[in-house]
Amino acid sequence: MDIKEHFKLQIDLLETERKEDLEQYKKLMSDTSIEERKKKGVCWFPIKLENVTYDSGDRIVIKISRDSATSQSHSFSTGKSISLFSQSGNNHEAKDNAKAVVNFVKDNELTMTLNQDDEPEWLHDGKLGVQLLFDESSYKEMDRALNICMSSEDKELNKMKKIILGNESPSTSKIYPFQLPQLNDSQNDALMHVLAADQIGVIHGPPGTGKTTTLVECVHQELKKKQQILVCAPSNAAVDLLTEKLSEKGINVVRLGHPARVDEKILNQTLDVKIKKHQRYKELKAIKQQETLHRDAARKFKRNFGPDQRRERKALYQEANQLRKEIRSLSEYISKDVIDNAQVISCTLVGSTTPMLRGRRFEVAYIDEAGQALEAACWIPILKSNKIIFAGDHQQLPPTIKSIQAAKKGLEYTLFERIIDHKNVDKMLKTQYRMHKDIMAFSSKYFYDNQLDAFSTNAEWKMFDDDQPMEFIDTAGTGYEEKVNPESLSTYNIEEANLLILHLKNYLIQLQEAPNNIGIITPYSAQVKVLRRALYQSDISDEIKEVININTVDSFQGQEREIIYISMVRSNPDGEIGFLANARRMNVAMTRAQKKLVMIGDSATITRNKYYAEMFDFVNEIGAYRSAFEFIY
Ligand SMILES: Nc1ncnc2c1ncn2[C@@H]1O[C@H](COP(=O)(O)OP(=O)(O)OP(=O)(O)O)[C@@H](O)[C@H]1O
Repeated sequence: MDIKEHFKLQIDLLETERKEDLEQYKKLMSDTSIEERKKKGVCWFPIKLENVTYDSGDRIVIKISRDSATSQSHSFSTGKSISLFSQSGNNHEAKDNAKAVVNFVKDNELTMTLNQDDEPEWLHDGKLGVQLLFDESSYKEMDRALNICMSSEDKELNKMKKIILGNESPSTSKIYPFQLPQLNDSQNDALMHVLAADQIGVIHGPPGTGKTTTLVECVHQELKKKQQILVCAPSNAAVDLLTEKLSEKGINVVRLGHPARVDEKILNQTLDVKIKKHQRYKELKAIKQQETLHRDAARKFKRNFGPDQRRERKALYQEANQLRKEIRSLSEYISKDVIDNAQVISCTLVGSTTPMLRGRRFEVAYIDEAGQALEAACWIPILKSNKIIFAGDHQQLPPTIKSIQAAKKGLEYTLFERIIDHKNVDKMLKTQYRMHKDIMAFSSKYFYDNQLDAFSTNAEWKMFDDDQPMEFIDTAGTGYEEKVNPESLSTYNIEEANLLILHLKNYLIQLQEAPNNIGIITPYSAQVKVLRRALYQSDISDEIKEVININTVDSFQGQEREIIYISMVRSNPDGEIGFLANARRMNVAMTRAQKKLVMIGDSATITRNKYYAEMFDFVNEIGAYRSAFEFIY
């Protein structure tokens, strides 16, 4: 492979993606009224200012809330860039706005950190709102990393590029082999592979095979020889999970960036909280108090005042600004000290560009959920590290890509998959701890070369003795037809949804104990709504309704439920299955189930696709086929 050409193509594909992403954002935002933006979930207005505080890094933290009665679903989430705006008096949104990053969103409350040092003057004037911004900075950072890779002549980096892109084989060092009793054979194998690797290693973790468990043990063992390890993942949620597991193992982890979980466990690992526990924090606090006194005194001046007061106010502000400089320098010292002493630094891939890690080099970095990471984002931590361990599964969800054109030209092909395709560094975990063996079997056959085994505890577990752990309910011939929502262009199938709820109701009657949790998964957002309505209108008890989640596949990644229903929706004479054709998505959906999996779909429509045709044969082989007619007449 021509390495320069490779990076050139990556830069082009990323730019195509950025443009498409921006285009879709503009469509969502421009020429739309606030009311329309609210409906689309990209704006909250009006909002109430709950409080304004400073975090330990002296950044302004603002908590707002919106009226729960008007709350609609929205796209605000941790780490997203937003704009806080005011529409009071003569102000207008375009002028009076401040950029911020979302810290947490919980129900109808949102906490954000402002990107500017001073409180906006209009902050207390009312008529406030927040709206989503386009995330240009991630693209910039990814583009920067690709450009460095393309043009750098650094020897070490050139070697790494050749190995990762398949032009050169990686090397390994001899290690004294050992087994950890808490790991199974394939997990121990993966551990040895990681410890022996000089440049790259791969932990391939099919669903429920203990990828996180293995990764944590690998980090723990590597820390016996290495001082500091960088652990990254594409999403905040994945970084938080790892942070939690690593710290449970007694490892000193510092989580950089915006933690997604409000959980104490993870908050204690954040840089902010670690700073508060630092020995020089008291000193920092004292300067902060002084600064607040000056600032408060300056703020006490009324709106109309003369030149003397103006001067006095200015002096107070200057003093406060001087103190804030001291705060900043002491904060920087404390942050650096906390980071220097951490065994593991955890952050998102793009988050590893933080100035706090500038100039820092790691002996080893881990990239978890690498099957979902854009190649460009992976190069960011690679540029900081001598050795890289990728963990993930390229047979589950791919990265989210907006431009179909860029995806087709290769943006969807992840580094993880590319390395696995070299076939010389892949270690796959093979014992799964989640599913009944029948639920696992098709996934194992189709995606993992029949190599998965179910662990003894879960291999035979069922909701009740005579239950059939997997069922496929075929709606072929029933006349149930898919429909398209003209606004969202999403597909739905009302009769299929009703049949699903009917089946669930009958199934619940057979259970002796109420299930702990149930998931209903469908690839289409319009069908999510239809199913929610059907469940709401059904006479299933409120207690059971409480433990049922209905959503699209993506929101179930990494999760599990005792019972999973899948509504496949597509039913048309042309065998059009659109989105459903993505077998990796269906693999994720089917492997969320622990004890019971019920799939409902139209075999006549879906089996024109190879994946579903094979699944259909499998369903027949294990006696899991049922016709919808058994339930409706
Ligand atoms: N060697 C082991 N022995 C017993 N239980 C294990 C072992 N490894 C993992 N498990 C259990 O299997 C379950 C799944 O483990 P883990 O969360 O590490 O899996 P994962 O592969 O990261 O899952 P996912 O499919 O969500 O990616 C957990 O309950 C874990 O305790």
